[in-house]
Amino acid sequence: MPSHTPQPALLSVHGLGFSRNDEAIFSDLDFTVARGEALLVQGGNGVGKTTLLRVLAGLLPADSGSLRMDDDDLDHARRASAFAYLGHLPGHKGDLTCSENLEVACGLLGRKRDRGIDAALDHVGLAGYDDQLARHLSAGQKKRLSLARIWLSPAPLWLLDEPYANLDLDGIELVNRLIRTHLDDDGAALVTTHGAYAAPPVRTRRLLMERAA
Ligand SMILES: Nc1ncnc2c1ncn2[C@@H]1O[C@H](COP(=O)(O)OP(=O)(O)OP(=O)(O)O)[C@@H](O)[C@H]1O
Repeated sequence: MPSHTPQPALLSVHGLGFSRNDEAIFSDLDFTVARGEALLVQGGNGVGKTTLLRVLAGLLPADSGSLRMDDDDLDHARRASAFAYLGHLPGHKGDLTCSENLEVACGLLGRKRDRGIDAALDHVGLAGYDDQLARHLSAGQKKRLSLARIWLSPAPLWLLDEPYANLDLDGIELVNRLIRTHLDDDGAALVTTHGAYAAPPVRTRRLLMERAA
């Protein structure tokens, strides 16, 4: 275990619960994530990892619980600037080019200082694809375009749902590099994984989810 100075939590989650059709997907979930740290959200198929990230991102309403960021209440309005969410679906407009998609995302969500769209495409291995329509990208290239959006985001906490899916070995190393740089830059990440394959080689803790009783 590497030694490190404990940091105050970037995100504190207390008593979080979510149900569907009166059936609990998870309940009474407590955890924290500190700056410079990745929390690996693990568990088998269907335990609620994606649901948890969608609740945190504000895409689904929690039944109960509270979220605090840097010890302040995290209301709905603040979430858009607090979290950068990478879901299973790429979330691009297929009829826009790669550059246009990133411009729209930056227009909506802001852009990290000193980062530009060409540099983002270059960073994720999509240099030269700026004028390519998003719908003409391969599955792995779509994931890379989503990663470019995350890299451009000014949000301190990345919510990454199965970020390694559809990526080749170079892409897996890219995800690890992006996470490592983000953590070095005082950011944090929640990363869902089945635990069967890649995990970022950074300071990590685990949140093991199990099917609600
Ligand atoms: N839109 C939906 N409507 C109804 N039930 C859903 C919906 N989405 C997910 N579920 C159910 O909620 C539960 C949690 O799903 P979730 O996608 O969060 O699991 P997961 O841990 O991410 O799974 P996986 O590892 O397979 O991606 C599952 O039982 C799933 O069937």
